[in-house]
Amino acid sequence: MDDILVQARDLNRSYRNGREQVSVLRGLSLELRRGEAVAVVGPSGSGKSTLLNLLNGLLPPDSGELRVFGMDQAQLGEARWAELRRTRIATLFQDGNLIPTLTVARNIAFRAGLAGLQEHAGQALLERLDITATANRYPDQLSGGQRQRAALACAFAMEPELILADEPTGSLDQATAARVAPLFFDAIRERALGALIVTHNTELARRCDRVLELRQGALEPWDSALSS
Ligand SMILES: Nc1ncnc2c1ncn2[C@@H]1O[C@H](COP(=O)(O)OP(=O)(O)OP(=O)(O)O)[C@@H](O)[C@H]1O
Repeated sequence: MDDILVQARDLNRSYRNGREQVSVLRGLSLELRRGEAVAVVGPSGSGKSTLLNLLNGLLPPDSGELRVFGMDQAQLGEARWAELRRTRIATLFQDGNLIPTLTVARNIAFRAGLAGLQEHAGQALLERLDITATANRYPDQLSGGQRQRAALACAFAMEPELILADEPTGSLDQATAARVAPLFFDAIRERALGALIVTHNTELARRCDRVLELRQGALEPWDSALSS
């Protein structure tokens, strides 16, 4: 089995804003392996969400080479990307991405079902994340922190190989974040997942194997001395 989950070389991506062309990613390169957690830091507007959306196939690069699970993105059609997002790539957005008309338990079962899993560890995940009491509640009946933990449970229930997370502990208070973060990293290590975690939380970033900074459209090793 190939160890490299993501291989990006010289990726470029820009947006057209009216008559202006805004160049966001400029020659970005990245390699992410199984069992590795990589944090990406960078100021607002530096292109972190754009990068996540390139890696889960929601946006195509303008140029450059991107391989996910060894497959060239240029050869992957919409349907294949959708299948990867259902079965192998979990994306955790800041706002949780739970289905509002399903309870937490049903959200988890639904996500596991989409991934083709008959059985899932939903109840155990709820216990580990300390949100068993929310199982029969709808997303709008949860606090921001509970919603974020429920979204994490959904992501793990689909047993992905790659997790792309945008501030996975952003809605949690410090104490809860400190409790949830180890669960996140345990799951990554136990299951040898690859994780790319966009975060402003330096504690979370420091727990990762590597921290990269998105600066002027490319990733560079993060110099924490400059940021503290
Ligand atoms: N659909 C779009 N059309 C035009 N410009 C866009 C679009 N999406 C993003 N941009 C611009 O691209 C740049 C990068 O945006 P992106 O959302 O990737 O940054 P970010 O680092 O995730 O920011 P934040 O930390 O604030 O979420 C910004 O200048 C943004 O205004």
